[in-house]
Amino acid sequence: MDAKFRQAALDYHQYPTPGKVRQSSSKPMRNAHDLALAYSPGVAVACEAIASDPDSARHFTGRSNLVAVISNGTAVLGLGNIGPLASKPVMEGKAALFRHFAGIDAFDLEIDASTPERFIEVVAALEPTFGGINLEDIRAPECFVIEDELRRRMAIPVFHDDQHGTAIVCAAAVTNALLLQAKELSQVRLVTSGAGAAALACVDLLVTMGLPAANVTLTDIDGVITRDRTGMGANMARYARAGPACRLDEVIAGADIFLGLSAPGVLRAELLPLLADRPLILALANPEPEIRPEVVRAVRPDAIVATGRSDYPNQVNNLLCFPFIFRGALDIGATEINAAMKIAAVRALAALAREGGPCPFSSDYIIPDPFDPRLIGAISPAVATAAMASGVATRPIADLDGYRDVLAAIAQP
Ligand SMILES: NC(=O)C1=CN([C@@H]2O[C@H](COP(=O)(O)OP(=O)(O)OC[C@H]3O[C@@H](n4cnc5c(N)ncnc54)[C@H](OP(=O)(O)O)[C@@H]3O)[C@@H](O)[C@H]2O)C=CC1
Ligand SMILES: CC(=O)C(=O)O
Ligand SMILES: [Mg+2]
Repeated sequence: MDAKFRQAALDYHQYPTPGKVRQSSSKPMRNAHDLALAYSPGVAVACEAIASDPDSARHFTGRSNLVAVISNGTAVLGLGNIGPLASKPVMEGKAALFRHFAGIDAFDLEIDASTPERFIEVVAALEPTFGGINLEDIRAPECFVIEDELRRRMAIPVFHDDQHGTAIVCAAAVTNALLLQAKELSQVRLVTSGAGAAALACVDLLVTMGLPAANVTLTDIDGVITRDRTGMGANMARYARAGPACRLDEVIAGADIFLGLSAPGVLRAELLPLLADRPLILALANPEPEIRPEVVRAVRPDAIVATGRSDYPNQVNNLLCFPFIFRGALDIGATEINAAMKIAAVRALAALAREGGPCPFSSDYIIPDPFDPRLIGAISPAVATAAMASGVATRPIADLDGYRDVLAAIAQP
């Protein structure tokens, strides 16, 4: 990033008001009568109604359209463990994206908790406030324990975006890229750079969809994940390879898919010729990818390339998923976001790119653009329908066409 862009980013965050989100009142407060309704004595009526029927909170408060974006700042983008305060611009940003793209109210909570246990206690206590919990930028392996325990304890959707949001968008991109490349998921070989929250979830979802686990090689900062690694969780051990420790350079030959969810510049240009014909390169580290698309194009014009960034085509970023999956989940009162809902989101997202849109389906358009107004109308009803079919909807929607009309009004032009 050059100095001019860096200054523009700081100015954007600072002016005209510091930060990217603010709360506003949704009701008039013009006079004493409004105040009597909003506050004392009228507010007591709403409190009593909720005390006698907790479900009525969705009528008398903003809870059912309110999501918390929560982090402890331990794996912020690719910036590492920069702590909860420094993570705040990202979390405010995610909150703003919820509002902008899906009409969901969200605020960010950066929690200074040095242990998973403390983090879990704080978040679990927030259930009365929120309709859903979006966990963000929490490092592996703590993120797995945290999400599992919160899902167990809370009756509202708890979704670690870096795992599942990323996996959904990645799986849609892989589906479409392989279609263009005339390759089958069951036949391809995939090598990762990164074996953290995002990479493991992406691989897991692809394996659920038909990628043989035996065709996956995980690598991280210490090289290939081999069976003699100590301290591995079950979700990493599942992909650990036999054999001596080696580096990415030694296992990348013949790989059809490079899945980068790690750090800048890890995929060096001299490794590109080693990849299989027509490779798919997902260089998804933020803000700086594992390799820049222009470097790939110069060496491998047969490759399809995606990054997590907004300034290149094929933005494979969880932004394409999290606002819309929560929209669908909140609207039917889902108690969780389950596997069926995630697969429905993958299919809806992939289909949208194949239908065209601002660009024809091609190697530079394997995934829709984040500003595509069709996203909400395609993903949220698919997610809501899957939730209803899988028995996690507490408020099923009968009129899905009417629901689509409501969503169309939220979509940005
Ligand atoms: N495009 C998108 O939508 C998304 C992109 N990301 C990006 O993916 C990256 C990882 O995020 P996340 O999984 O949440 O973080 P984690 O901290 O959970 O995982 C990071 C992983 O990358 C590995 N790693 C770090 N540095 C290197 C390196 N130089 N070479 C190889 N591997 C390395 C780590 O290894 P070790 O543990 O040994 O340090 C770890 O396996 C970030 O850059 C993030 O911005 C994440 C989510 C969504
Ligand atoms: C996009 C995102 O969530 C990340 O890079 O962490
Ligand atoms: Mg993230």
